Amino acid sequence: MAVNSRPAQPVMLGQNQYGKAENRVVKITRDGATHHIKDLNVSVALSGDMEEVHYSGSNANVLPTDTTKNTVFAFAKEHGIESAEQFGIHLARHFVTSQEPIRTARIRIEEYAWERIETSDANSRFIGADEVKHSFVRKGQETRVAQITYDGEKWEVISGLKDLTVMNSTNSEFWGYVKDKYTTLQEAYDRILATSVSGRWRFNWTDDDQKMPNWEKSYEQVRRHALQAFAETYSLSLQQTLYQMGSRIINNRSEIDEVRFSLPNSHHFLVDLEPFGLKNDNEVYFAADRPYGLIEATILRNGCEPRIPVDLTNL
Ligand SMILES: O=c1[nH]c(=O)c2[nH]c(=O)[nH]c2[nH]1
Repeated sequence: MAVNSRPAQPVMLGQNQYGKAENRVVKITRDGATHHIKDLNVSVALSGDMEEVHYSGSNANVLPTDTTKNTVFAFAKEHGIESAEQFGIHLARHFVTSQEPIRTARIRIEEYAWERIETSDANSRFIGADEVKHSFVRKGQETRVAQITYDGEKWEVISGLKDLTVMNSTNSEFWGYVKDKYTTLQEAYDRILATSVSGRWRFNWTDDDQKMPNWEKSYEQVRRHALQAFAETYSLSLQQTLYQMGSRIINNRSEIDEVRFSLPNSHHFLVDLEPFGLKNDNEVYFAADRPYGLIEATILRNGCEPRIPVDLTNL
């Protein structure tokens, strides 16, 4: 299509900027068995001599937003991510000094903090440490929920949590699955396993004459068992990890008869850095927010009835 000339109108272009917003870059640094995570949401906004692209559609001064995205991921490998500030400085300097028409680069970064999951006593004896070196829980409190139902005779108490975000930077595989003509997924022998845990558990306390559980202690212990099972399971699928989390709760908490988990599989894709002459040795990932796998199941004490609704979003 023809490039139009500047319109002869009493109109002019005001402030403008462009770039790729919300690049979700996850960098794993592997120091032997001890892994470190940097998890950033990086937004690039560039401005400068950009009148022509608006007036005539000439892209001669336009560094594609796609390139700004690639630069974020390539810089995670080339320069590492020491801090959000340092990373942003590298990027901003690069855009302004490497492209004549770009006068200003604004890099906005959100950083998500992670802390290590403490191990269970049995496992810490086994690995000789009180933390799993590749298992993390995102900082910031999850939301605790509870539903209490009473019909004048019987009680039903269901407790739970949502938005408890966890990640294993190794010890997760996924292979041996069914393949049909639509299957493109590559088998994975060392992948990131990340999820935002939503769980509910039902107490077997049903009447006033029965000893009431210590609700606070119970919550802390269920949370701990779920986290430790996540950290300590060598996972062949998120389904298997889910079952381990639920069964550990049932096995350790006699006050609970039923657990249901809804676990989104938050996919982390290795970024192809080959086009930039860089090798991605399981270090730089793109954290996709959707679509996500959604793995859900109930784990029951033998002989107990399932009562927790299948759809946890309504609970
Ligand atoms: O742990 C997983 N379970 C699946 O059922 C599945 N399906 C898929 O594409 N990736 C995964 N990962």
